[in-house]
Parts: sequence; structure tokens; C-alpha cells
Amino acid sequence: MIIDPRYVLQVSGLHVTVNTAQGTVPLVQDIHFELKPGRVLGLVGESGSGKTITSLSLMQLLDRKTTRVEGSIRLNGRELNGLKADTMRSIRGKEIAFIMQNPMNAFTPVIKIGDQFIETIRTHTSLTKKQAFELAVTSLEDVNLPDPAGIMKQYPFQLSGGMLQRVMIAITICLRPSVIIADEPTTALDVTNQLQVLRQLERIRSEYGTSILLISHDLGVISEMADEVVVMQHGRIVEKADVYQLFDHPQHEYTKKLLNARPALQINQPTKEFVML
Ligand SMILES: Nc1ncnc2c1ncn2[C@@H]1O[C@H](COP(=O)(O)OP(=O)(O)OP(=O)(O)O)[C@@H](O)[C@H]1O
Repeated sequence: MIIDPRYVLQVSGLHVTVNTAQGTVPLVQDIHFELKPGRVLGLVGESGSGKTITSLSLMQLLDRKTTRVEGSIRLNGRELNGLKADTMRSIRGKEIAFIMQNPMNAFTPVIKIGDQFIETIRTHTSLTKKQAFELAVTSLEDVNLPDPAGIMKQYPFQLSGGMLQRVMIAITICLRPSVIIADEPTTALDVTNQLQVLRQLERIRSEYGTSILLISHDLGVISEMADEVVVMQHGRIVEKADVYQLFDHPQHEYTKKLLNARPALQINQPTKEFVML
């Protein structure tokens, strides 16, 4: 495979299979896409089309005992597929980060937010505890959370889902990864919190040049945020296009069906409020 410096992430020939009692089952097949610096690539498709499996395989987070990942995943030219778990741990968070749908799953319930935040920073940097605390507080301010020092002393369950999602974004951005994979980052949130989270992602992209792989079933969010879009069905990519091209001139029948199925209200509402904020 030729390494192209125009891309931060190059995924090529990605196949994922899982071992089941019935034998080996393919989950995603023949996935190819690229992510350019400072751009947002939207990944859409109905439930079960393979979006989460794709993102977990990029992060090398699938169970290595039961699943097999083939193909190439190059992050800034470096092959991630097959890296040792330890090496991958040092890359995850620092160079490629994951924002998941349910932020509660990202935190250990019995450890205070501040301790988890500081530990993540110190795992990837040589900062002292005090410096890491200061960086964490600045990062929480950055995502417009009130009373960051107070939040540092709280346990995850003491925060709302929207606040926790923004804490996760704060942790993600303070390490300035070159790629963020956001898997349905707003699905579990109410409209106000959805808009806050989308604004933060947009700010990270424009201020730090972070590339974002945005997985969403919400085509309103995708049309607002993405530069390019990949459409998945039954574990395969059926269409890949510039966002305007995809929405104005969808080529594949499945894409046309997805676009026709979107509720008119949902696509207009967030767009309007998003622009106003
Ligand atoms: N461990 C597993 N064993 C068998 N099948 C699996 C396993 N993990 C996932 N699958 C199947 O792989 C397919 C893709 O799942 P995936 O979670 O990637 O879909 P998705 O597009 O992210 O859906 P959603 O939008 O609902 O999150 C699904 O049919 C799912 O049932």
C-alpha cells in the first residue's frame, strides 16, 4: 500500500470476522476510506450495518480471541493492525481517540472524575500531578462546563449524561489526538446537549485541525458536520461521496432509501439551532 501524506488515516481492505458456534462469520468486508487532516468523514447506515465494528477495529478494541481483523489501518503512515496491545494503549487517547455513545461506559464509577482525568493525562505525558490538574481544569473550561474544580471532585454518576459527554470530550481534546472517532456522540443526549457537543467537535476540528470520523444515524447531524460521507449496508460500503453530492445526487438505491426515510422535522430543527448558537 502506498502511504499518502495527504491522509491522516488510511483504511484499506479491512475485513472483520467473528468466530461463532456456527463457524466464522464476516462482520465487515472490503472497507476502504481515507481521512484528511482537519476534515470530518461521516459514517452512516442502518442499525447493524457495521459502523461500530468498523470503529472498534480501527481502535484495535475488538476481542482478539474471538474476532479477526484483516487489512490495513494506517494512522499518520503507521500500521495499527496487529500492533501489540501495549503499543496500542500508548497510541489510543494520544493519537487516536474514541468518543462513545454512552459516556458512562467510559468512566470507572467508583473513581472521581478528577482522578480519572489526571491519570489519563499522566499516562500520555510527563506532566506532574499539579500540572495535569491545571490542564484538566483548563480543558473542562474549554468545553464550557461550569465549576471545573468542583467537577473534578465528583463521581461520574453525579453528572448528567450531557455533562459527562463533555467531560469525555475535554479529556479527548487535551491530548490533541490527530484523529477522533465519535460513535453516535449525541444519540443519548437531549437537543440542547446535542448542540453543545456538536459545537465542541466543530471547534476541535477548526482550532486544532483534528480529523473526525463521525458515526451517526442522524442525517441532519451528518449534513451539518461532515465533509464527506461513507454509507454502509450489511457490513460493506455501498457509497462514498462528498456531502453535497451525496445529499443532492445519491447514487446507490440504499442511500436514496436512507435519505427518503429521514424525518423532515429532525433534519431542519438541529440545523437551525446549530447555526444560531
Ligand atoms: N460478537 C459478535 N458476534 C456475532 N455478531 C456480532 C458480534 N458483534 C457484532 N455482531 C454483528 O455485527 C453486525 C454489525 O454490528 P455493528 O454494531 O457494527 O452495527 P452498527 O452499524 O454500529 O449498528 P448500530 O447503529 O445499531 O450501533 C450486527 O449484525 C451485529 O449483530
